[in-house]
Amino acid sequence: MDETAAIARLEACGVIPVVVIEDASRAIDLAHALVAGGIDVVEVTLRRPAGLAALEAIARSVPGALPVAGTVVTPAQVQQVKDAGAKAVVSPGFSEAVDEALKAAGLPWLPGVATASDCMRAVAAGRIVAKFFPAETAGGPPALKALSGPFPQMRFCPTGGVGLNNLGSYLALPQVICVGGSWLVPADAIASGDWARVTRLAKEASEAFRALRG
Ligand SMILES: O=C(O)C(=O)C[C@H](O)[C@H](O)COP(=O)(O)O
Repeated sequence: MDETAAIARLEACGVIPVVVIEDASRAIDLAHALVAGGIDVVEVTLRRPAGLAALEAIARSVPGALPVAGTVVTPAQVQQVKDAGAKAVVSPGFSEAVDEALKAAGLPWLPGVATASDCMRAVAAGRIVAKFFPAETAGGPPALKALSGPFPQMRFCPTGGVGLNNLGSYLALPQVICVGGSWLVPADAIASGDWARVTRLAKEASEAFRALRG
């Protein structure tokens, strides 16, 4: 999948669930629960050892969900997530080494940016779609608007402190293509297999997105 197609999937999904998973055997049910609620992109973070196997399980067994690798912070992880079947990669920050590894791997990438210096490095590398992280503590929508002054070509996925209560203030900005967050995939719901709750949260989020963006 090329960069344009991957970005289009993120943009159409609108709300990207950021998954932190302790047990990879839960991954397939989790992805099905999200898809049932209208969320068909799943960002699985590498924060926990089970992350890679969870990503692989979704890539292999849930064709309706776009598998995205999150928390990719080293070049070595790039090949691992590619082998696991990731179709796109998200990082909390920007690094030239990770950028180069992703270009070599041919995978779309949303680097994390929070400052004008981060944006300068991202744009210099040809990366104009970025995760704005940590969105709320980095200044929220006013900070994003300010960054768009010098970087009007950039598009953002604000993540970090985003929830149902404030996603509208981000999605009101034209430079925002989607938002991300962990609220759709609570750790206790994953641990207890409460898939109905995950589907309900996904549905609530996708309906909120569609009400704002059509
Ligand atoms: O793990 C990563 O790669 C990150 O960059 C951080 C996560 O995307 C955010 O921590 C999610 O934020 P919350 O929705 O506020 O929980």
